[in-house]
This record gives sequence, structure tokens and C-alpha cells, in this order.
Amino acid sequence: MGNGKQAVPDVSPDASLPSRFPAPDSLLVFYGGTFDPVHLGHLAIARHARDALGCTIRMMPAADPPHRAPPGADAAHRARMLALAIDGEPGLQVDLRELDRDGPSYSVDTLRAVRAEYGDAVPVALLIGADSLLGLPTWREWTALFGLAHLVVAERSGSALDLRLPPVLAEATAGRWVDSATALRGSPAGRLLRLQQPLHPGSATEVRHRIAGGGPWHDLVPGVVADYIVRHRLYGLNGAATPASL
Ligand SMILES: Nc1ncnc2c1ncn2[C@@H]1O[C@H](COP(=O)(O)OP(=O)(O)OP(=O)(O)O)[C@@H](O)[C@H]1O
Ligand SMILES: O=C(O)c1ccc[n+]([C@@H]2O[C@H](COP(=O)([O-])O)[C@@H](O)[C@H]2O)c1
Repeated sequence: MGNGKQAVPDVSPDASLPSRFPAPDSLLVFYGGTFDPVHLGHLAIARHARDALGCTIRMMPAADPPHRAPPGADAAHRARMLALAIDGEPGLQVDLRELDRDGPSYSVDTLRAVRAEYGDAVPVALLIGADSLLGLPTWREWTALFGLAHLVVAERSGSALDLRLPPVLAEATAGRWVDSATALRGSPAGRLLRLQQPLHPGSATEVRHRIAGGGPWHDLVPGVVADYIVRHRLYGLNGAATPASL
């Protein structure tokens, strides 16, 4: 797909926080994803992380997500749906930094840019699902990620974290697991926290398949996102062109 530079949606990067959130810079949390489209599982995790960590969650759509087929919707549509889904919600923001870059949206590049912007001392975390953690050894320069950010891992059905991790991952993560957000704030990077939220079955693949197949899908995404999909006839809805990733 393209790099998403064109038609970047108009989303406010700086929604104000209510006072129950601590100083926004005490822990920077980035939740990257393809969000193709954003679904109720994404939102459940973002909200739980916000409440458990006590900080803003910056939801960051990938322009060109690595290691997967091109998304069904382009970056501008995916970012717009994300912005609609969290519009006005305290403690959730859209972060468009990956849409400003050419090439695959490698997390190591994103985190280096974050460090260049905020410095080396501020605690930074990447929020990922358990399936992403299990795939981490395939990511670009994956061991460098521990020097750049903490990882907050959301449990996901089908990707058990309580079973033995693959040896290379077990070795890389040994001694890094902590059990509180306070521990994340105690250092800039390199720790892992398991987010023990209720499991949510949401999956963007399921949403896309149901739309293309004519099955029920509206209740898998926020209403404003369902309206957007219908308005723009995304994901093969009603005979629109079938995206490659379905
Ligand atoms: N229901 C869920 N529970 C836990 N983590 C999730 C859930 N849905 C998505 N995630 C995590 O959110 C991040 C972004 O997910 P992504 O946008 O790829 O959604 P997805 O539903 O996994 O999409 P797809 O089905 O297209 O692969 C990933 O780290 C993924 O593991
Ligand atoms: O950096 C990598 O090599 C890499 C490989 C796979 C996924 N990621 C990032 O992980 C996040 C979730 O990816 P995805 O494909 O599950 O939406 C998203 O921010 C991706 O850019 C990053």
C-alpha cells in the first residue's frame, strides 16, 4: 500500500486529560496496530491499559504494517475510523507519526524517533497483544526494542502467555517481567508487564471476513465505525472491490 502521506485525516493529537490521570509524560504508552478496522477488542484493551497504567494510550495506526498482507483499507481510512472510535474519550489519542514515514512501519524506527523527540530518560511503553509478543522474534532488530521501550502485553485467547515461551523469547524476556505500572515508571525501558484484562474475542480478520461474506458484523465495531464502513463501502461491502487481505 502507499505510505499514507496523502489525505491524512484531521485528528487532534492533544485531547486534554481529566485530572485523575497523572502527568502525561510520566509514562508514554504507544499502542500500534493495523486497525483494519479498529474493533471493540482494540478499544477494550486500550481502555483497560489506560485505567491500569493511569496514563494516556496513544493509538498509532501503521502506514505500512510489516509482516502481513496489505491492509484492506488504506492508512487514511484506518486512521479516520480510529479517530471516530475514540473521539472525545478521555485518555485515548490517535498518534499519526507512522503515517509521516515512507516504507514499512517498523517499531524499532518508530521508537527511535520517539526517543529522539522525548529523550532517553522518559519511560516509554509499547502496548501489544499476546500474539504480537509471541511473534516478536520476527520483528526487525527485535532485541533492540528492549533498550527503547517497555512492553505491556495484553492477554489474547489463542495466544497463551502462561505456557512456556519459545526459548529465544524466554531468554530475552527473563528477569524483565514486573507486576505494576509503578515498576514501569521506575526505568525508561526494558521491562514487561502483563495486562490481565478480561479476554476479548475481537479480531479485525473476523470483521473483514464477515463484511465480505455478508454475515453479521455491525456489533463487532463501534457504531461510528460501522457507519463509516457502510458510507465508504469498505472491505468488499455490497460488492465493492475485494481487498487483497481478505
Ligand atoms: N482481541 C484482542 N485481544 C488482545 N490483543 C488484541 C486483540 N485484538 C488486537 N490485539 C492486539 O492489538 C494490536 C493491533 O492489532 P491489529 O490491528 O493487528 O488487530 P487484529 O484484530 O489482530 O487484526 P488482524 O485480524 O487483521 O490481524 C496487536 O498487538 C494485537 O495483538
Ligand atoms: O517492527 C516490526 O518488525 C514489526 C513487525 C510486526 C508488527 N509490528 C508492529 O506491531 C503492531 C501490531 O501489528 P499488527 O500487524 O498486528 O497490526 C504494529 O504497530 C506493527 O507496526 C512491528
